[in-house]
Amino acid sequence: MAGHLPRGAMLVVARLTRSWRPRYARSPMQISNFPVLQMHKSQTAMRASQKDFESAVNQMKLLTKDPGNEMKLKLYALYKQATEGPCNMPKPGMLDLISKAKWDAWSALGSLPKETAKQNYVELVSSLSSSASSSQGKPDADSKQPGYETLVVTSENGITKIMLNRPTKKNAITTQMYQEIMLALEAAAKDDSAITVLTGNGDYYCSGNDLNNFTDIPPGGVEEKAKNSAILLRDFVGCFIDFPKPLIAVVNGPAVGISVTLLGLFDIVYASDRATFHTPFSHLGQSPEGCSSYMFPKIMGSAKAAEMLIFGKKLTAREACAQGLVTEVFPDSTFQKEVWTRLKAYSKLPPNAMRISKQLIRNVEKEKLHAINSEESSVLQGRWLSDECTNAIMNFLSRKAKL
Ligand SMILES: CCCCC/C=C/CC(=O)SCCNC(=O)CCNC(=O)[C@H](O)C(C)(C)COP(=O)(O)OP(=O)(O)OC[C@H]1O[C@@H](n2cnc3c(N)ncnc32)[C@H](O)[C@@H]1OP(=O)(O)O
Repeated sequence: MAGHLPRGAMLVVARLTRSWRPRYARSPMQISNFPVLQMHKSQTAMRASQKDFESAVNQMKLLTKDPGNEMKLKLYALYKQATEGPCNMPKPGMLDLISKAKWDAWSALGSLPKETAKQNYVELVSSLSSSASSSQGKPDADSKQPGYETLVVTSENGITKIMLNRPTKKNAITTQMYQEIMLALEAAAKDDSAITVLTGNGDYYCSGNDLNNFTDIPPGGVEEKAKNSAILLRDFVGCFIDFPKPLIAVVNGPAVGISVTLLGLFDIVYASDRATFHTPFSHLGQSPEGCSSYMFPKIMGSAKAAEMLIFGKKLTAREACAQGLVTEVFPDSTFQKEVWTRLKAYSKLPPNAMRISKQLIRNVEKEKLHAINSEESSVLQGRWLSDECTNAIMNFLSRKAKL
């Protein structure tokens, strides 16, 4: 919660709990009686109908374990988005902290379509039921994997899904999140799943590096910070270079910075037609990473790559598809359903054959990619110490500049 909500909201969300008393004191948890809540996450994504939505809403009323304030705010926001569409309320005053926390959560969903909000709501309730039944000691193949604070990681039907889970911050990647993604990839590389998927929760896929990462300066000063960040970046991108199984990006909304550059290292990129692709490195006084200085010219030709990486041209999903960065674009209204139906079919292909084919393709230039990654990280280390970069980040943090 601490990193996800304004401080004022943190102080008062506890008050939300009062009007949301858990019923565990009154009756035992009956989640297992509700089939919709036992469905696997991808199944719910594919099938979320009005009936599923209503069942999930009813189930929330019976939930006996308090899911926590952050989860309640997420559920509130998705419910409002699903039933009323984008936030249409005037922003509450600063002192009305509870209403402000709720307003923030709802408005953070931006223009997320009602249908997607409905599906996400059903998925979220489903994930609550998974962890609830696990905590009751029941076997649960669909359980959310524990130990992640910034991600939701699930494994089912041969698919490990890693979902970036800071929707109120547009899934900006914090230092902790870089670490957790590396851990999740490491685990996914070894688990039983055939394919691995990276996606985002909320209206954004990811807004790139969390610019607040640069404000946490260690005793060794900014030079040490830049050095540590370059090591973290190199290790992080290295995990994508080395990932041994088919890796698929499900780009549910706009993507910025490192979340775009990394796409060149994925095997498939499916995008909603709401997604955009933006690498504003020059605007930020920075330079490309994620092996994009090599992969983007290779994928789209040097002129188109330069337009993105040097001049920060933002592409629509269809433009990114025409240039080969995106595999296929889907209408946002059917995005989740179509993509997960496709992925479920792919996940049934012989896993060893898929893994071997992927490695044949990747091994040709793995060494080269590692060398490019090291070079890009080292160049960025210098950039982070430049006035151009410092000023751009200060401008964002003092809210003078946005993309
Ligand atoms: C180990 C280090 C490795 C480093 C690797 C380097 C990578 C390079 C990059 O990734 S460069 C890209 C960096 N990203 C950005 O510059 C994006 C900055 N964000 C924005 O411009 C906007 O927030 C937006 C266009 C993404 C969305 O605008 P919108 O108006 O729709 O929403 P808000 O601005 O109100 O955003 C909601 C809250 O989310 C916070 N936030 C969004 N993105 C980031 C971010 N990248 N870093 C930090 N915080 C971010 C935003 O500040 C709002 O928070 P608030 O509600 O507390 O105000």
